[in-house]
Amino acid sequence: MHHPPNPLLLYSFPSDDLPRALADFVLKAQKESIEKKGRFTIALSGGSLPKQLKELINDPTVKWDKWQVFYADERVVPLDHPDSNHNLCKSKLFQHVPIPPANIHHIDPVLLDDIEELADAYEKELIREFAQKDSARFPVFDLILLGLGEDGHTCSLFPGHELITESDRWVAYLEDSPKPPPKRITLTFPVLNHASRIAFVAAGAGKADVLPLVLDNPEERKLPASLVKPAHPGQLYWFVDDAASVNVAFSKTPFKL
Ligand SMILES: O=C(O)[C@H](O)[C@@H](O)[C@H](O)[C@H](O)COP(=O)(O)O
Repeated sequence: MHHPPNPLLLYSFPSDDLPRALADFVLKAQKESIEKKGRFTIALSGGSLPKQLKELINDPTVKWDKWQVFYADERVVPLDHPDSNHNLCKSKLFQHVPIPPANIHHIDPVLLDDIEELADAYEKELIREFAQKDSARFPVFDLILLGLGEDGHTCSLFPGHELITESDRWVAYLEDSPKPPPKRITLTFPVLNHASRIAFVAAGAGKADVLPLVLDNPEERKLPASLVKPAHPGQLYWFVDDAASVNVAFSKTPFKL
């Protein structure tokens, strides 16, 4: 059956307004997921993303006990290391809210010296959460929040890297990340593209050159961020600030949830 391509939903805000809009979007996804399935599965990226989630702190409509949180990618470092995405999400968000610790799925710190086993263990953790509940070959996240690298990478999926073509694994590892630190694990494209919703979050002038390249003529350029295309009925959203979208030529969608 032919499905029409998803419309591009790109929302651009003054940078101070981005966190509130993002929070409203996450809350809408949360509500729909809990109504449907009684839980909310979300994958978070690192970098500048966690601080954009600050409006969720003190928001009484967040049902933290229904959240199951995974990391879209993670640096293979101790959990309290400054490079750890878990550590970052904890300091920017989780330590300020009443989320049960068991609902936050982080890498197993005992396996730091064996990256292959660590990636396997994280995949098994995902399987435990999803396999019984969804019959699909790949997990179906309710929401994945992604960052955008200036070179067009997303998660730890980098331009020209062999992991771009990974079609079997849910969680893959790399030891040669061009962005430090070199050792990382990452969700793979099949997992990303099975999600119900994906939102890229990109802020700042540093994203202004790459954003039109990712949005425009994506097949030809093969930037990893362009390869994020959730299968129908999944939907892709862009939450960007006005500095990041300054070079985006086409008209931006008015924000309406
Ligand atoms: O662990 C990581 O490094 C990230 O998950 C990575 O994919 C990030 O999202 C982008 O590099 C954008 O990073 P910034 O938002 O900090 O620019």
